[in-house]
Amino acid sequence: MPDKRRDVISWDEFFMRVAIAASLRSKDPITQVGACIADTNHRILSVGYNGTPSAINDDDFPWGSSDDPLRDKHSYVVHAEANAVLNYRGSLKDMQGATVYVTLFPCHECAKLLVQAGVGEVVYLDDKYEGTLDNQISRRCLDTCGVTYRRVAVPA
Ligand SMILES: Nc1nc(=O)n([C@H]2C[C@H](O)[C@@H](COP(=O)(O)O)O2)cc1CO
Ligand SMILES: [Zn+2]
Repeated sequence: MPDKRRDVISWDEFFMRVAIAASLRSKDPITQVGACIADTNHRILSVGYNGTPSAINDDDFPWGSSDDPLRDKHSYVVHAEANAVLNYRGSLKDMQGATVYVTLFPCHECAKLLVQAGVGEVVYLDDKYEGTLDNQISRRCLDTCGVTYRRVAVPA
């Protein structure tokens, strides 16, 4: 009788790999972000990636950065975490205490959104904006509202 496999990937690695897979759908030429929300029973509730509203035709929006807000991608892109929350078709009650796996640390707008959705934990891969004002506001929001966060690495 063969013994069971023991070297399976962890839940952290599994959900982060789902988030990474979602990021591969992003049309952003510079920064592709993916998010996966898992509930306290290790069930995936939703996934999302950064994209323009509705995504019917994402050629209608700019994909570059510009000093002109009308021509700047940041004015239009819906962040991966926001899309993951919005893509969920069930009751937000299911999101209480859930964990968001995201490939980039949430901005302060997403931090507020995640708090309001009832998320309990953020697990992230990269934090390229660490130390910026936005990042500090985001951390303050999560800290004050009792949402924990931790960084994980995923083997190549
Ligand atoms: N956590 C995040 N989730 C996201 O979906 N994004 C998106 C918004 C933009 O499409 C892109 C960041 O723009 P930039 O770093 O290339 O200029 O990533 C950005 C962050 C950063 O906080
Ligand atoms: Zn955001």
